[in-house]
Amino acid sequence: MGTITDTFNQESPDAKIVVRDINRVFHLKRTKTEGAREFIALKDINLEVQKGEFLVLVGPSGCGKSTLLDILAGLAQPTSGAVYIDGKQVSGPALDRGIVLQGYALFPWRTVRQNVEFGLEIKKVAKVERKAISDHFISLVGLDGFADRYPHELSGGMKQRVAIARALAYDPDVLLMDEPFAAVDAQTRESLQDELLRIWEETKKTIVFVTHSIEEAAFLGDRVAVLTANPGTLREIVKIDLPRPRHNSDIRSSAEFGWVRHKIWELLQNHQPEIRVPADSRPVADIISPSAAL
Ligand SMILES: Nc1ncnc2c1ncn2[C@@H]1O[C@H](COP(=O)(O)OP(=O)(O)OP(=O)(O)O)[C@@H](O)[C@H]1O
Repeated sequence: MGTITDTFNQESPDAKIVVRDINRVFHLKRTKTEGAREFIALKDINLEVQKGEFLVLVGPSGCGKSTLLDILAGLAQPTSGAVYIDGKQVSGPALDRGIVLQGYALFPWRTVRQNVEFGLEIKKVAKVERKAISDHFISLVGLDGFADRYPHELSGGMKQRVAIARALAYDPDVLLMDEPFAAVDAQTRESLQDELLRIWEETKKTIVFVTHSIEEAAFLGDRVAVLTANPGTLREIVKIDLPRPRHNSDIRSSAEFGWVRHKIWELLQNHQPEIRVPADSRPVADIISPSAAL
């Protein structure tokens, strides 16, 4: 019997997700000024995500981050190439993958608890067990006392916590997150990032996280995959060697963090990264303008 490695050239035996030669082409309709044409949204994407790894995807608007995440989720099919999770080709959505999207996507007619229990109902978990599980995850995301509230009675940050609890509750191995914190204010965003890292350390999920924010990518990721647009290609994967645990630390203000952020920023500027020693001795974090966060 052939091994997984034989089948699709998996490089690492610990890979949870293997993305092989993914291309995604959209067929654009004819307009008044242009004939029908093809648009290459993703070109030759190859990637492996290790078990328990936190991988972040960054790139300019339109580079295909959401398209790639949808393919990982099984919500969209690649034009060519394939995704394998635990050696099995992804052919559609499944409960081994939890998805958290921007804009919460909660069911407005369900309470917090009913939202969190949704996947468990699909799995036909018994009511008593469902309650124990939802209690655990509602508490894990810091929403004790809010189980009976409806989404419209919650703040944006709280809704996002419910979405995370809902995705975690049915115990997927992989969590796919598409700009989950984009709609909340800066302070809430930092506390949700802290919360997510704490939960990740506790649950050991494999996470693929899409963001526009260099700061967020550097803070969260074990590695950051930088994509470029037109066509969407994988430019480079940056390994983030910042120490963990990072949550509830002041790592964001360290010089090392500034260097990491700068490196990702340079890659996004579409020229080769180079480590420049600043003329003065201030930490790079103090020199880079805030606009480095896209
Ligand atoms: N159904 C579609 N038909 C045609 N083109 C599409 C379709 N869906 C996406 N695209 C194009 O594919 C490219 C990638 O889109 P995608 O949403 O994946 O980018 P993104 O990196 O997530 O962007 P953003 O950061 O702005 O959310 C874009 O240029 C988009 O216009």
